[in-house]
Amino acid sequence: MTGRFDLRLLYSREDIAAVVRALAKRIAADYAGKDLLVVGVLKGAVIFLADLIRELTIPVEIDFIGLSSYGDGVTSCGEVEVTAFPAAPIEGRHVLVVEDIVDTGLCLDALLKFLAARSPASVRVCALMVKPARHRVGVEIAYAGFAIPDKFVVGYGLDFAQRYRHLPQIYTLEEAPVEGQLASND
Ligand SMILES: O=P(O)(O)OC[C@H]1O[C@H](OP(=O)(O)OP(=O)(O)O)[C@H](O)[C@@H]1O
Ligand code: HPA
Ligand SMILES: [Mg+2]
Repeated sequence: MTGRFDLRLLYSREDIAAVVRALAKRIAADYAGKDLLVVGVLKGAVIFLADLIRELTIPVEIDFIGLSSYGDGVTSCGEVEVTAFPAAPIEGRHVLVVEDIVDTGLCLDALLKFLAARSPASVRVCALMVKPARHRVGVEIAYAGFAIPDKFVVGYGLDFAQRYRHLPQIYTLEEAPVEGQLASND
């Protein structure tokens, strides 16, 4: 990335709301009558989780785990750090992991290992976005929202160097043309 970039709208509020509603409907049907612990991955998944649980028609407990691998960049450093541990007991519970995005899959892979070591009754993943072209490890995502192209996205919880999380819509981060450089079709 050069120093300058533009934001281009990828998903509007309406697009997001429709996908969140559809995911919630499937989750509520699958977990009806079960004790469900929803674990959101900090910080990016906070906005998605807040919207998702309000569309669920079943009671759930929520908790969070802090994971970080991107720092201020657009590529995963490959080393996943646990920055905050969930307080809720995991053993014997049905756990639904809520992620904003599965990119390389490295964060999720580490998280699934963390959870498996705590003997849950079951673990499934709900991700608002997946980037299939960039997956480096195989992870099963039971509830996937948008399959997106290989672009860095921001907004609706997702950041670039901690910026843009507050935006209500989702944008791709596009490199701005360098001043004085002609576009290729000029
Ligand atoms: O599939 P991966 O390549 O592992 O990337 C996905 C993870 O990266 C982002 O977290 P980040 O490390 O940026 O932390 P943040 O949520 O606090 O921004 C995102 O929120 C996912 O948790
Ligand atoms: O495209 C992305 N945007 C923001 N954070 C991310 N973490 C992994 N991929 C992304
Ligand atoms: Mg981030």
